[in-house]
Order: sequence, then structure tokens, then C-alpha cells
Amino acid sequence: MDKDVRLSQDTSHPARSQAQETTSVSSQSPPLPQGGGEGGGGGHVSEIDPGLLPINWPKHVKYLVDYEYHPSISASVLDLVQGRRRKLSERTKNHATGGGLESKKDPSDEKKEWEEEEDRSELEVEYDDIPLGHAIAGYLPSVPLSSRLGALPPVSAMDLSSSLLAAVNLADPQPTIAFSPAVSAPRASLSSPSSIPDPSLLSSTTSLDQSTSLTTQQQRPPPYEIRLITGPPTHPVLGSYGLFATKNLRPGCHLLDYISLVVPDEHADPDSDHTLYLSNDLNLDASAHGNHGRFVNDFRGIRTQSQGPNVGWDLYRDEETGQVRMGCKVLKFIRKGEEIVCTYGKAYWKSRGVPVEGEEWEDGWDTDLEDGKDVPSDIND
Ligand SMILES: C[S@@+](CC[C@H](N)C(=O)[O-])C[C@H]1O[C@@H](n2cnc3c(N)ncnc32)[C@H](O)[C@@H]1O
Repeated sequence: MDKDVRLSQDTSHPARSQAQETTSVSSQSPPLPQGGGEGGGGGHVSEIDPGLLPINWPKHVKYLVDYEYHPSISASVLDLVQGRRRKLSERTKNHATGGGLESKKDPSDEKKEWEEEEDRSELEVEYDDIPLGHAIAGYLPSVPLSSRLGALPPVSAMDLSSSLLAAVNLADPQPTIAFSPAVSAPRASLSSPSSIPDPSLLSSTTSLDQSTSLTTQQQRPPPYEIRLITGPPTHPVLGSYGLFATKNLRPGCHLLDYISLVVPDEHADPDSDHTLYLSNDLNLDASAHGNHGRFVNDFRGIRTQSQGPNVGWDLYRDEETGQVRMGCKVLKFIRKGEEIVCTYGKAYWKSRGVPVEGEEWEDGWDTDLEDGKDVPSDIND
């Protein structure tokens, strides 16, 4: 499990305990602007006609689903991986022909050295040679735009990982995968802070899943939803948002991927509140472009130190596509209604002057992942 998740912005962290009272996110928001996209400009959403946005589509829902289902997202990740492969093969060629400075070292030795020196996983190293600039990391079903706007395609036609299916399978033996229609924003809003959901639009009592069903009646919601946290008063992020289980979840399930921009350190926004460490000098920043993953709070003040987080972030490779993604894995039995929380890491809190007890990663935190662990009696899948 990746223990070195770091997020970056100042925050207060009253160390308090236990909180689950919440209010679901609103669908009450002004209609989205129709039209007005740049179109064809090479941006991440330029090929999608903003005029196709459903009327009354809540602004925050647009924001959330937009990047999850944008066709360029997985391509970008693939580009990263391919970029690295290309560079490695160039090195190999140089080595073979005896040309260039790089040829003094065998590329596979070099790769090994990086891993040993920095104790980094092979998957982290995979990102080393991506071209600088922004790319998007994430995962999305690769279905044609037309089918996303019309009838739902059969599950088999969607590029969904089996682990996600497993998560959905928990509560439903014959699941229809949650599927949101493709929507888009004018390109300008993708690169401006205005694409961040306006908290004032996220304040009433309708859940995100209900609002997405405005246009996709057949869809099953994913096993989690974003909720506004209104209590109990001890909750450390009252008035802000969190991710909550809408079904009982078992340890070992892959819940979702962290979808965001991949940002090199030198381009990282120091004020971003939604940055996750990816590898070496790369960060996943979901402050402007992200999915549900950006709403996962730190467990401190919500669960005890010995309970720890109930999910963890870790890189994994999708065997089908070869993509490397940041996945969220369930560590504990999570009951329907429970908040889904991870650890941001001690460094995160230290940098904010918040004392944090215990180890970076406590021994008991992932023991529910062990084979043969009894299912708690109140979990009836
Ligand atoms: C990735 S966001 C989490 C989602 C956030 N609550 C929201 O509504 O956007 C990270 C920010 O949430 C807040 N946060 C998350 N967990 C917290 C905790 N246990 N105690 C205090 N603040 C927390 C901090 O402000 C942190 O910088």
C-alpha cells in the first residue's frame, strides 16, 4: 500500500473522534451554460460539444463526471507509459551502437538502480520519463461518445476493470455498472479555477447519485457517494465534503481510481488541496480536474488511530491496457453509510504544524485483507 500519500494545503486538524452524520450533495444548481466551448482546439474536451450538456445539469456533477469519462484521459496515461518505453528503447539502442553518454550504462541496470536507491516501486519508476507538462492520469471506459450519450452499452462493451466489477458485485449479483453520461465544459473552464465545484452549489439534500439519474434512469450508482458533512460537531471537516459507502464493501476491493492532472513538481500548485504523491517529482493534482477520489478525507479525527484508514491508495497496472493508475483499495469491511477515509501521511500533517501520533503505517491497518478473515455479522451481502 502506498503510505506516502501527500496532499498539499494548510488546514486545521482538531484530533477528534468518530463522526458519520452527513447530508447528501445537492442537485439544486443553475443550468449549465449551453455552447461556448472553443471546439477543435486540441484541449482535453474540445471535441465534445458543450451544447450536448443536459439542461439543468448541476454544475458540480458536470465537474465530477466530466473527467471520469473523457476519452482523452486514458490515452494520456497510455502516452506516459509509451513515452517511457520509447526512451528506454532509445537508450538500449545507444547502448548497442556504443553511442552517446547514456550508452555507458545498461538501461535495465539503470532502472534497477533507481528502484534500489530510492526504494521506489517499479510502477512509480514507470513515470520517470514522461514529458514535462500536464497529462491526465485516470481511468475511464473506452466507449464511443455516441453510446455514452444515448442508451447504456452492455457491461461487456465497456472497458471496466474486473476489480471495479467486484466492488459493484458486492451488493448485487447481477450488477449494471454505474455509468454517467458524457458531459463537457467549455474548454476554458477546464484550465481555470472556475471549474472547481462551487461549495454553495453543494449544500442541499439531494444525493449526487440522484442527480446523475436525471438523464440516466437505468444506471446503478457506484458503491459510494459524495456527501456534505454536517455532523456530528466533532467531525474535523464539518461543512466540507467526504466520500461515503452506499453499499457494504469488503477488504481487497478496488473502489475507484484517482483521476487528475499529472503535474511535475515545478508546475505543482503549492495551494492545491488535492495533490497526491505519484512518483519521484510527479504529483496527481485533482484540484481543477478530478473525480470522486478527491473527496476522500484523512481518517484522523474520524476514526481512531488503531482503527486507521479503511482505504488506501496504491499504484497498480491494468493488465488489459497496460496503464498505470492510482487505485483506491478497500482495507477494512466498510458498512453502508460509513465514511471512506485514507491516510494522507504524517508528512502532510507535519507540514501543517499538526502533531500526529503513531507510525506512518500501523501494523493492524491492513489485517482485514488477510485471507479467511471472518465477515462481521452485520455485513450481509
Ligand atoms: C482531498 S481534500 C478532501 C475533501 C475535502 N473535504 C473537500 O470537501 O474537498 C483534502 C482536504 O480536506 C481536509 N481534510 C481532510 N481530512 C481531514 C481531517 N481528518 N482533518 C482535518 N481536515 C481534513 C483538509 O482541508 C485537506 O486539505
